[in-house]
Amino acid sequence: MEQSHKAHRGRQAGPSVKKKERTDKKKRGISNDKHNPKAFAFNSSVKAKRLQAAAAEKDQRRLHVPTIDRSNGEPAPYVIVVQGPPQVGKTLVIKSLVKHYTKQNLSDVRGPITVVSGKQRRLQFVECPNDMNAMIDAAKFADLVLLLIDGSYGFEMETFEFLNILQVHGFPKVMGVLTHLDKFKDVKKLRKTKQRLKHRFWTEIYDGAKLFYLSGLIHGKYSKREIHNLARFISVAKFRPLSWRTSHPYILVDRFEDVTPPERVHEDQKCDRNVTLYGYLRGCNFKKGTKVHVAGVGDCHLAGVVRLPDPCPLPSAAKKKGLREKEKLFYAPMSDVGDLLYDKDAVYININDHMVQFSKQNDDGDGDDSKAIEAKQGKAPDVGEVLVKTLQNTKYSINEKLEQSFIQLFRGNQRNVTNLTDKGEHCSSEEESSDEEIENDVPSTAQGMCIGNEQGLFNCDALADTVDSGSHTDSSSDEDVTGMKRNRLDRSSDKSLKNRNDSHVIIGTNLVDGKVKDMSDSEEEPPLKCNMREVSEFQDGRVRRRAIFLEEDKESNLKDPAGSDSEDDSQSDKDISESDECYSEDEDQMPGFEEQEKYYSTTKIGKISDFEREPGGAVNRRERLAKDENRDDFIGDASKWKENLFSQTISKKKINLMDIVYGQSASISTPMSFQQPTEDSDGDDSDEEELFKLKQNSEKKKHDGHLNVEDPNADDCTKSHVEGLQLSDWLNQEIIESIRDRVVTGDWSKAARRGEEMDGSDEDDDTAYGDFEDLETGEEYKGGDANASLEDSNNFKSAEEERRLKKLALRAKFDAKYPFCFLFSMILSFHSP
Ligand SMILES: Nc1nc2c(ncn2[C@@H]2O[C@H](COP(=O)(O)OP(=O)(O)OP(=O)(O)O)[C@@H](O)[C@H]2O)c(=O)[nH]1
Repeated sequence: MEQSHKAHRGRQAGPSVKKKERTDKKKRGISNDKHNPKAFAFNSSVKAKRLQAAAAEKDQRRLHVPTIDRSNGEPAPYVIVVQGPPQVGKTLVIKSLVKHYTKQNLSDVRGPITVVSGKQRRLQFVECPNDMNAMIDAAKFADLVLLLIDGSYGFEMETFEFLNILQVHGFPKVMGVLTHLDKFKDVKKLRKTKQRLKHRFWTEIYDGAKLFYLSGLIHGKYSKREIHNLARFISVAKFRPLSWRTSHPYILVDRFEDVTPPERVHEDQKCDRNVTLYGYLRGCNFKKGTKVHVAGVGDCHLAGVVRLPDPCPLPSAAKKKGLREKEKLFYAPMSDVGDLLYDKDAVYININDHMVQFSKQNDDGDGDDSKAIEAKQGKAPDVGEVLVKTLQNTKYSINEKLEQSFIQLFRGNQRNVTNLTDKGEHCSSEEESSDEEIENDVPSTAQGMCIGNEQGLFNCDALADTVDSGSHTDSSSDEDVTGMKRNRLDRSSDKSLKNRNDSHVIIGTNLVDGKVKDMSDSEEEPPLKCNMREVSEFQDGRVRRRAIFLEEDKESNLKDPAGSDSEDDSQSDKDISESDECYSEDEDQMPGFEEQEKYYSTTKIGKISDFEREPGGAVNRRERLAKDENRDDFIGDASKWKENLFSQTISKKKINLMDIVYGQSASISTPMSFQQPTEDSDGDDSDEEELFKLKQNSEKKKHDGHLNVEDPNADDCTKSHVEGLQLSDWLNQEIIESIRDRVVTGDWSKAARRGEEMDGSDEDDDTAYGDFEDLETGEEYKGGDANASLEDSNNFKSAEEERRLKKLALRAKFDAKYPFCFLFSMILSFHSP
C-alpha cells in the first residue's frame, strides 16, 4: 500500500513570502504600492491654496537663481581671497595651495595667481593686504574667502572688520583656517581652544561653517595632508553667483602696462596716461564707451576692450579622469613666474639677476673706463662697449636723481621744495618716515591685488603707503605702544596711526553716491557689535588688536590660550588698572574729541567688566568690590568733564518757553532746560564761550539790570504792564507769575481775587446780573448774596475733603490686601520721571 505523504506546508511569513506575493501581483498586473488617491486629497481648500502658492514660489525661486553663463566660453576663475591679520600665514597658505595644485614652487605672492584646479574649474588666489581700503576692494570680487585666524592668539580685529565689510557687499562663501596651532603645548588646551574658536566662528558666520585646522609647519610648510583637505574643499565648493555681480561687468586686473608714448611722459611727467589692464571679465559684457570705476583711482574712460587668448585655459574636454601634469597650468604675471611674457605687442624675456653676467667692470670705475681699456689693450675702445660700461656704472637715472635733489630756500629750514611739490600736501605727515621706509614701500605698490596694481599705475609716492599699510602700522606704532591699552573698537586711538590714516584721505577714497568719501572717517565705521571689545597689545614685536567677547571675558583662561591661567588673571587686572591710570590723569581738563572717545570706550569697558569675574572665580568678592569702586571713580572722572559739557550746553541754550509759561518745575525732568548762568560760572568761562554767550545776558550786565530802552527791537511793553516792571524783562519771576495766571494752567481763582482787589468791581458784577432762576432745574439763584456763595464754597470744599479721605481709606485697605501691587506701584512711581 502506497503511503501518502503529507503535503509540505509552505512558509506563511517572512521575506520569501513577501517576495512571492510581489511577483504574483506583478504577474497579475496589480501595482505593488497601495496608492489611494483619495488619501492624499486636500480636505481644506485654504490649505490647498497655501500649498499651491508655496510650490509655485519654490519653482519661481529655482528659476531665478543666478546661474553662470557658459554661452561665452568658460566662466572666469573663481576668486579666492585669503584674508587675516598680519603674520598669520596668508602667503604660506597660498604658496602651499599653489604647490598642491600645480606642483610648482612660488617664490613670491604678488597679485592674483590663477591655477587650473580641475577639469572644469580654475581658481584665482589673492592675498588681501591688511588695509581697510584693500579689504573693501577684496570684498567686491571675492567668491570665496579664506579667513585665517591665529589659533594661538585668538580672534583679531582684522577678521571682524573684514566680516563687517563683507556683509555690506553681499556675503560670499567663507571658510575659516586656524594656523599656529603648533604653539600649543597642552593637547587638552588645544582641543578646548579649537572648540571655543569654532563656536565663535559659527556665531559670526553660520552654524556649521567650515573651519580648517593647520596644525603646524613641516620643513617650513604646512602639512601636505591638511593642505590636501583644504584644497579638496575648495575644489568642490559650490559658488553661488551674487545677483548684483552677475548683472554688472567687472575685472580683477592681474596685470597692467603703461603704454603712454615715452615722449609724452618725457615732456610732461604728469600727463594723462594710457594704461592697458589685463584680467578676466566677470559679470556681464562691457559696453563700448562705458566709463569704468577704478577702485582707489576714480572714474576713467574706457578706450576699448580687446578679447585675448586665455592665458590659463581649461584642459580639453576629453573623457579622462583627473588632470595631466601639463594641464596643471598656472598664471601669475606679477609673481615673477616663468621666463617668457607675451604681451599685446611685445615678448619679454625674464632673466633672473643672478643669471645675468655683465662684462667685467674696471675697478677704478667712473667715466675713465674707455681710457683704461684703451691703455690696457693699446687700441681704440668699441663705442658700444663703452656705452654699456657707462650704463653699468650708473646707479640712479636722471629722473631719480632729480627727485632726490632739493632746493633749500632758507638756511636751517628742514623742508625742501621738491618734497612738497612732488608728494602733495597730504604727504607731509610722511616726512618723518625714513628713506629706508620709502624705499621699501615703492616696490610694494605693485604688490597685492587689484587695487594695489591700479594704484601703481597712477603712481604717486604716497600710494605706497596705502598698499602695505600693515607693515607701516607695525613700524610706526612700535615706538608709541609700549604696554597694553584699550581702544575704541575698529580705530586705534594711537596718534601716529591716525597720522598715517590721514595720508589715506586722498588715496583711500570710495565713491559713494557720486561723492568721494573718506573711508578713514570714523563716521563711516561699520556697525559695531556691542558684545565685543578691542584690546591692542604689543606682542611678537608688533601691535596686535585682539577681539574679546563678553562670554569669553567670563572665562579666566582666555587671554592667552596657549599661556597659563594665573598669568591671564594678573594680565587682565593690569589692564584695568592701566586703563584707569591712563584716563584719570587729566580729569580737570575738558578733553578733546579724541579724549572723549577714550572716555567713552573706557566707560563701556567699566560696564563690561561686570561680566569679567564670576563670584566663585579667580577674583574674590572684595577684589570685585574694589574694582567696582575703581570703576565708579572712573565713571566719576568721566562725569566731571560731562559736567563741564553740561554747563557749556546750558549757556548756549535758548530760553525755554515751557519754563517761562509753566514754571521751572515743568522742565526739571529735561536735562537741557534753561538755567540762568550764575556769576561764578560766567567768571570761569573761556574766551570761546564768550562767543556763544546770550546777547541778552551781556546786555543785561551792561545795563546793570535796567531795561535796554535804546534797543529798537525791544517789545512794546508800554501798554500792558505790572506796576514798576517792564514786561520785556522776561526773566523776572514776578512778571512770569503774572503771565502764567493768564494761561489755562494758571490759578484763576487767585487771579480773579487779585483782580477783584485791584478794581473792586465784584459787587457791580453781581448786581448787574441780579437774581435768576434756572428754568431747567427750577433752582433759584440769588444775586448779590456774597455770604451765601462763600458758605456754598465752604460746603463744597468740605465735601471734597471728605471724598479724598474716603479714597485714601479705600486705597489703604486695598494695599493691605494686595501688598505686591503696592510694591509694584512703588517701583513704578520710583522709576517714573
Ligand atoms: N609656527 C608656525 N608658524 C607659522 C604658521 N603659519 C605661518 N607661520 C610663520 O609665520 C610667518 C608669517 O607667515 P606669512 O605667510 O608671511 O604670513 P602673512 O600673513 O602672509 O604675513 P603678512 O603678509 O606680513 O601679513 C612665517 O615665518 C611663517 O613661517 C604656523 O601654523 N605655525
